Amino acid sequence: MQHYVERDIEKILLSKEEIAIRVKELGEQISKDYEGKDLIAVGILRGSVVFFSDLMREIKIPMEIDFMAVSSYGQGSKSTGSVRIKYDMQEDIRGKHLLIIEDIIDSGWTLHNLLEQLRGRKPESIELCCLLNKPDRREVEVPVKYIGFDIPDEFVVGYGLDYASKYRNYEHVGILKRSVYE
Ligand SMILES: O=P(O)(O)OC[C@H]1O[C@H](OP(=O)(O)OP(=O)(O)O)[C@H](O)[C@@H]1O
Ligand SMILES: Nc1nc2[nH]cnc2c(=O)[nH]1
Repeated sequence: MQHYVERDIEKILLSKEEIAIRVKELGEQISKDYEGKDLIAVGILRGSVVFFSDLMREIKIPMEIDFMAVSSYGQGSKSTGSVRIKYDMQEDIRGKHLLIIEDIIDSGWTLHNLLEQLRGRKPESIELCCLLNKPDRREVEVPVKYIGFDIPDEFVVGYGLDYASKYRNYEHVGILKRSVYE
């Protein structure tokens, strides 16, 4: 039988109220940094959608938005792979200031490989913005300019992040009960 997502959550790691405060701060910082510049924010589907929709409304300068969907080759050992673009952005980014929006950075391989590809499209600049960062999991350095929260090496869901394609709609960021996996 279906039930409410709260029942599967062991612990709230970041409440929606804490997230909202931090997202507002990030929006203010980005607005200052890009004032007078031609900004395009590109969200990486699907995990970033909730963060993206909140963050874009905290950015107070005129800007464009677009989306991409990517997947890393070789789960588990992504180091040899590159990213496959499953859905590409529609806008031309040549000469624009590109800000990539992600939900989480884990090993770093997805963004490392994506950055390499996007540099070839000759944007004026590229910066990265992620809601969650797991520094303990990093396998490759990625230059992330805007980070919402550094979090421990726990598997989290909610606010866009999934487990088995579900729980993206949970309003906080939480840790799942073990019984859900077993
Ligand atoms: O730093 P990495 O180890 O490369 O991992 C981070 C990537 O993994 C997640 O995407 P996922 O493939 O789960 O897709 P989703 O956004 O559709 O959930 C996340 O959104 C990043 O894109
Ligand atoms: N949903 C989810 N995806 C991830 N990808 C890397 N780490 C995580 C995590 O903690 N949760």
